[in-house]
Amino acid sequence: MRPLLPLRLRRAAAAGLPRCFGMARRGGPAWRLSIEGNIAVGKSTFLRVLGKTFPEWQMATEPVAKWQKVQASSTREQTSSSPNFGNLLQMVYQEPSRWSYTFQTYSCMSRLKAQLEPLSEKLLKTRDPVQIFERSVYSDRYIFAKNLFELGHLTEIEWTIYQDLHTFLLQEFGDRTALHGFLYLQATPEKCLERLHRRGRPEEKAIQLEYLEQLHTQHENWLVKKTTKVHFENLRNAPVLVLNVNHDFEDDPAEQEELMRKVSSVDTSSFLLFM
Ligand SMILES: Nc1ncnc2c1ncn2[C@@H]1O[C@H](COP(=O)(O)OP(=O)(O)OP(=O)(O)O)[C@@H](O)[C@H]1O
Ligand SMILES: Nc1nc(=O)c2ncn([C@H]3C[C@H](O)[C@@H](CO)O3)c2[nH]1
Repeated sequence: MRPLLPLRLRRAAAAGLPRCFGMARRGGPAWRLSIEGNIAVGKSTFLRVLGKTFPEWQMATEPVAKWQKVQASSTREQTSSSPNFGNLLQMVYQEPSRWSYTFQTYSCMSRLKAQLEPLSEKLLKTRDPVQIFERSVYSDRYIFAKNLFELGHLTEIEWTIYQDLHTFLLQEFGDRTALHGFLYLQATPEKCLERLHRRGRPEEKAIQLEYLEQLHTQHENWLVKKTTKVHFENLRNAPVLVLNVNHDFEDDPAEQEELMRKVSSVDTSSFLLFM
């Protein structure tokens, strides 16, 4: 059964909520959205355009640098010279069966931390606060971990423990990790491979088209066809804005403007149903 809307939100809805981003919503919590999409589809690039268009929004980029240089979490005594335990991103690509479980545990934890970050001072002063995350605890499970399990890189027992942990953490943190919707950047796997080669991240050198095709299918199943079994009530019907980014918008202001127009016209009143 769908949970009832909190009283505060039902009152807001009854009072006639603003329908889109950019229309003032006084004193409410932030809208929380995640940008999803295949490897190298252009999420970071899109995020930069979003940041320029909506400078008041709070953006959380994917913590790739942390995965490339795993360090003990900082304490007051630690300095920048604290030991580096290795490049986990490289390790998972080189030896997926050995490192997938470790990677997914770590990536899930780092995404969880990002989703639990408090609102910045700047955002707290904003009339219509929006938080954007680059990927989420949900893509961690329903895209990457699921795919690695289906490829045989996570064993049955690792997949079971990962899912158990994921469900437990998300249930414990409840609304604090909930998202209102997703922006799905969609492009062909061929286009992603082309961009991946252009970017030239050393760890990704050996990625083949087939892997991007598998991840593309996982995205389509979860966010478009909705055939992926999800385990969180508020996720099941969360709104998804699909943005076709096959076109090279990086140096095309008109295309960027069109994408931003689509984002700013998102009907935020639909989000209230999924809180
Ligand atoms: N729409 C676009 N048009 C042209 N080039 C693009 C576009 N989007 C991204 N690129 C280029 O493609 C490469 C990958 O983009 P980006 O780093 O934004 O991908 P990403 O989705 O954030 O990757 P990852 O999945 O690894 O986090 C970069 O070299 C970027 O300059
Ligand atoms: N195995 C695995 N699980 C994840 O949850 C995950 N999230 C991102 N990535 C890889 C994709 C890019 O190479 C690079 C930056 O997105 O990191 C992941 N790899």
